Amino acid sequence: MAVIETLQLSKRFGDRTVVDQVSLSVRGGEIFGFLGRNGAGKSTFINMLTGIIRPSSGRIRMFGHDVQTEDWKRRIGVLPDYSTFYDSLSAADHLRYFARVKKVGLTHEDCMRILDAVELGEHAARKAKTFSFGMKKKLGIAQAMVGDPEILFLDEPTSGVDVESALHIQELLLRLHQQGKTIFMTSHNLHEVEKICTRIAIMKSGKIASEGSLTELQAAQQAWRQVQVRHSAFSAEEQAALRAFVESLGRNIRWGEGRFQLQVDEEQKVAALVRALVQARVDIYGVNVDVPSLEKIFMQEDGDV
Ligand SMILES: Nc1ncnc2c1ncn2[C@@H]1O[C@H](COP(=O)(O)OP(=O)(O)OP(=O)(O)O)[C@@H](O)[C@H]1O
Repeated sequence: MAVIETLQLSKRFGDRTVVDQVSLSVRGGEIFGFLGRNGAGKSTFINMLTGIIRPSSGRIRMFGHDVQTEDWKRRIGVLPDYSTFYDSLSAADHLRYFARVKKVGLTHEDCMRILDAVELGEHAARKAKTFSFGMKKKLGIAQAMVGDPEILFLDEPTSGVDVESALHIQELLLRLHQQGKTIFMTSHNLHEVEKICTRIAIMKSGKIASEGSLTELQAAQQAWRQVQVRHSAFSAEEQAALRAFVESLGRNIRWGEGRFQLQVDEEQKVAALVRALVQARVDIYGVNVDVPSLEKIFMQEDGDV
């Protein structure tokens, strides 16, 4: 079921359209990666979804209801593109204060569990003004988790944190996903998105340029895949037929001793190739298929604005 839906959602600043009639649907339990180059409109889109700014036109439905008619804010958690903290409050004070503003309960145990989840447990009593940028980012994620929300909107949850902490945050997001939470996140770290996101949308100049699972995006790109096969010798009687079959499947074929490589334009051809080799009783020692990376898809989709 779709827990987030936008219909023709637009935002204009003056005469500039920054989000342009975006219709998007996110199912419950997804980790949805929202990509796009700087200025594409990602934060503006998230800020509309989370009620930080008002849309110029279009509709937002969350949990199956128009956001105007449903008190949805208690059911979501938000890490905005920039968070502000109060110098005089400790990390734990921030969560308690935030729980009061959000009108949700927060026991001491809840507070410590959340801070531990973002590796700030031992800094619970420290004032946020003494925190590094990365620690503040983690505190922002902790705030988003207050009230155990069903959807987390996270604007660049790992930017500016060290490599180890980024891995830790990714593991946290995967754990929340396993608990059934929906996560809508932006990131410029394509490797991270490839690793944890179940679905991806690429925004370009305020519109969705492409959307789908990584496999769907790869398939849609129809890039030629480089296939390398290592195998036992072909029998004399099979040799000509096998070579002819391989040559009918793809292009740029290179034959070597016990190995060959070619480029195919769809995955089914890799399956057909393996079937033919198995039927000809050829032992396959290795098949390597290079599929287009998210980076390649992103560069292709994003292109020049
Ligand atoms: N309040 C505002 N008034 C005028 N223009 C704005 C405002 N907020 C954002 N913009 C413009 O809207 C465009 C999209 O900005 P947005 O922050 O949504 O991009 P983004 O995709 O999140 O970029 P980044 O990856 O750098 O965070 C930018 O050109 C930005 O300058």
